[in-house]
Amino acid sequence: MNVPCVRVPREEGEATRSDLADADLIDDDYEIAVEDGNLYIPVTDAEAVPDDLEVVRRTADERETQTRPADLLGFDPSYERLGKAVLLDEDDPDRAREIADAVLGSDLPVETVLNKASKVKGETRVRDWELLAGEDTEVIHREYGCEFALDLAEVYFSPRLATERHRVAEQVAADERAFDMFAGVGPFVVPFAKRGAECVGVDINPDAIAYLRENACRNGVEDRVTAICTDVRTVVPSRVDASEGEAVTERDTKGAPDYENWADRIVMNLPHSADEFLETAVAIAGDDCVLHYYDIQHEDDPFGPGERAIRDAAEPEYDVSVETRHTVRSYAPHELNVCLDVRLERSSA
Ligand SMILES: C[S@@+](CC[C@H](N)C(=O)[O-])C[C@H]1O[C@@H](n2cnc3c(N)ncnc32)[C@H](O)[C@@H]1O
Repeated sequence: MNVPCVRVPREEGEATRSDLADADLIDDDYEIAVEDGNLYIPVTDAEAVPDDLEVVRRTADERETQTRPADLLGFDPSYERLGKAVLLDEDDPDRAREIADAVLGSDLPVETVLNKASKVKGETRVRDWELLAGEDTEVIHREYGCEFALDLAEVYFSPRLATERHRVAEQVAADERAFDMFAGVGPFVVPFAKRGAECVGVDINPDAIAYLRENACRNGVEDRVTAICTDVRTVVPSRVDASEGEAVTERDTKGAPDYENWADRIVMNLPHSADEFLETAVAIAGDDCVLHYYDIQHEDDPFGPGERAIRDAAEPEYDVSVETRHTVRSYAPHELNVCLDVRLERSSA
């Protein structure tokens, strides 16, 4: 049959497949095919495919009938896939159990089923999980040609940000110095390092830093990655007292490396409170630095508060120019998760 297919380079295949699956656009009646380094993903509605993806018409093989969870349940359950885990967000324990049983009885290649048992919380943004099937909460996840091990019960991770991380990674050049202030298990740091950048990833969660080191090794970039477990406000010891007060002066900064004026690129993925860390970001920024600032704001003015906070922290030391105002996804009713890509150039005045 001649059907519309999204064509993507093979290394982008899994992330694109997952985005299309989230949008319910994959045509399960046909096989996904690989040819000449590209993946061809059959879609149900070519018009609904995002503009940045290429759609071609192509002969596709009909799929052998596979049993999906929906076939066993009689309704289409909502879930995310992460490696060989299925992640549910069900309040009703009976319904969660029913879906878990259907997932395990289906033809999905799944070993673990987890149900969200709390919101993300605290400084480390980790949530509680109920283990409905499987041995533990550790998974191996692949996105855009990188492989990540992580334990969902110990670290923050969201597969939904894969496309956004790739958007940023594509801007990274081989000779740059990139600093991720809230690095988690390395989903920005590892692809940046794969492009040849020298990277520093900081996180306050020791488990995240252990996984970041492991993931750097898994992806063969350990020589270009420095992973530091600390409150990121301590990485510029010369500025600590002046900028951040008690929270940090209590912590031991003796002998710590000093990253003042170090970075060509900084990632700040701590929406809700990134503004509290802008003085540190400005201290880390080199003379010409791009800042990727993540924020969650009301849809009426999603970019204004972040831009004002960045200007307050960086001007007049730096000339500030916003290069991109980008909506990552909707976060809650009337709230958006956004990213500002901002260039900071040390002012000559
Ligand atoms: C939203 S997660 C982002 C993780 C990663 N960048 C990602 O995209 O998966 C924020 C991370 O910031 C870390 N964090 C929170 N406060 C911090 C601080 N003061 N210094 C360093 N890391 C911190 C948390 O432990 C968490 O891993």
